[in-house]
Amino acid sequence: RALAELQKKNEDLLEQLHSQQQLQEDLQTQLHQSQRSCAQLRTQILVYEGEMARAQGQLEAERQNLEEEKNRVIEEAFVRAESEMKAVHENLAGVRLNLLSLQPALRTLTMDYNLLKRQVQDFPFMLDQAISQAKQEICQVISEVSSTNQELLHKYKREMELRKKCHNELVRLRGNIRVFCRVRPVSQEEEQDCVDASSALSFDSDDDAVLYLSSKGRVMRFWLDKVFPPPATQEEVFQELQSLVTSCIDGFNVCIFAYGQTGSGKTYTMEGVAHDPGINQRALRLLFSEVTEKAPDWEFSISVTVEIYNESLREPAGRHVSEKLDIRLSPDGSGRLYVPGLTQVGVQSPEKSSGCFELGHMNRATACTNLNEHSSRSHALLIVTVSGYNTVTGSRTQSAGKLNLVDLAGSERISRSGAEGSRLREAQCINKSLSALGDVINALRCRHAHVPFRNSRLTYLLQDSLSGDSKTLMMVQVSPLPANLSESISSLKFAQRVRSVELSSCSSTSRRQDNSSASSSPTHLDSPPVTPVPLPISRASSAGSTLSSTSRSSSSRRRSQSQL
Ligand SMILES: Nc1ncnc2c1ncn2[C@@H]1O[C@H](COP(=O)(O)OP(=O)(O)OP(=O)(O)O)[C@@H](O)[C@H]1O
Repeated sequence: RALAELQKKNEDLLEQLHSQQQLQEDLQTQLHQSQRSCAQLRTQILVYEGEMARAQGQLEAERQNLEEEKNRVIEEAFVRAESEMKAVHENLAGVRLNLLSLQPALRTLTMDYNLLKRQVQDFPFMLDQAISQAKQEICQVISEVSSTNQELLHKYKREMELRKKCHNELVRLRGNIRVFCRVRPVSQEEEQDCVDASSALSFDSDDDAVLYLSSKGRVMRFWLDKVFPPPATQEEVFQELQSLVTSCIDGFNVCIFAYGQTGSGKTYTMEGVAHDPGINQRALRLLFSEVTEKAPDWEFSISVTVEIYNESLREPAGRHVSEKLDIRLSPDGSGRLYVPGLTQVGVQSPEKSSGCFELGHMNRATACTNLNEHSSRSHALLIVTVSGYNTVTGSRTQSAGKLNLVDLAGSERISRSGAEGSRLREAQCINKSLSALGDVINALRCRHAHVPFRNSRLTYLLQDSLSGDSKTLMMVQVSPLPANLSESISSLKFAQRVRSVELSSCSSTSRRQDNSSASSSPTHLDSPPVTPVPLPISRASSAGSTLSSTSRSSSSRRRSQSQL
């Protein structure tokens, strides 16, 4: 046991020795590792030390460079500072020199300043003196200007009167009623239908107031105030009558009416077409431009179209087209006629009036007759009133000028128009008012004491423009076709009779008589015409006899015109 125990102890010791050996080996391995690490560290330290030495060398070189740079910059700055210092010294010397030279200028300025100061102190007094002197001079000039102004105003008024007188005299010499004739061109369709369409009419190249008509081998000569051949433009036509239009600015009553058979071009002349307007629009434009140009303070108003249809008045621009309108004497005692209830539409520019034209045109009663596809079966009236106030003279036009622009219905015989039934009645009414117009013209021409203005609404409404100082222009429209020759002859004969009428005080007397009775019985208009003379006017007066009388009056008129 003891041996076993010893053996056991020996084994334990051996085991311990073994483990001690194992441990020693481990420690040795660790030692080796540590030694290796140490060797590595030492190598690194050596590397670092080498790098440190290299960096130190670089730093040293850098420091030396910087030191050299610093010294160089300091030297440069020193040199620059020295040169700048030198320049400053030079400047200073210059400034000192300037200062020395400025001192006398400063002394002068101080003296000037003192002088100005004294002047400023004296200025209010001098200003007062100058103002009072200027006031005196201005007052003197104003009084001189105002006396010159008065004189000019006086002269201006006199000139205005003179101009008006001259204009009236001119119109009087030309005749208060002037008659123009316009021959419309042959249309393409008519040219195809009729080869020698225009051969029935001819013109005098030396005299624009003569028209020749050849019928059945006979040549008839008609004298008028002006004849427009087919090529005449709307502008040319308007140029001839624009002085008449402008005279309504002076307060005159002017009437321009187109007369002639259906399809002879009345509507074309008065209304025109969209791209080439007729007298109506051109007259409005002219009035607007005249009024605007002459004085901006002219007040003007433009009334609506009135249509006479079947001898009743209608207002195409109004809403109640079917409503009948009456004609009354104006209650202001001016002797003017007016239509109660008729809307006076104030128009500020010609463009604004175009709507009125269109409405009136649309409402105008037209229907197809045998003669003209777009025949108008009513008379169309456009009434324009212009009243002016002159701020320079403070005067107002004595009365508002009235311009009646009338497109009469066709004047052909009823039998030719092929009208039946209601159309026939309409045609009869149209003829009634046209025949009443013929009566009025006849009475004026023969200077009858009584002029039957009230025989139709048309003549009643035109009464203002067909009497007294009024100016009337009849545009007789003629068709160039041989088929319409007899109607053309009738129209031209009527035109010649109209041309021989003179609107005089006699007729204005009769107008006054007519008006006075009208005021007592305004309903008289509804009675039938007293002497319904159907148009065209009787052929009793031959073309030859008319020729001699009119040519005489025409030549004497021309002499008077040239004298004027
Ligand atoms: N000077 C002209 N130049 C060109 N065409 C014209 C001229 N005159 C008339 N016309 C043409 O002739 C035709 C008939 O003219 P317009 O309707 O004016 O006749 P009107 O006399 O007014 O007829 P109505 O009495 O039936 O109304 C229209 O087509 C119109 O354009």
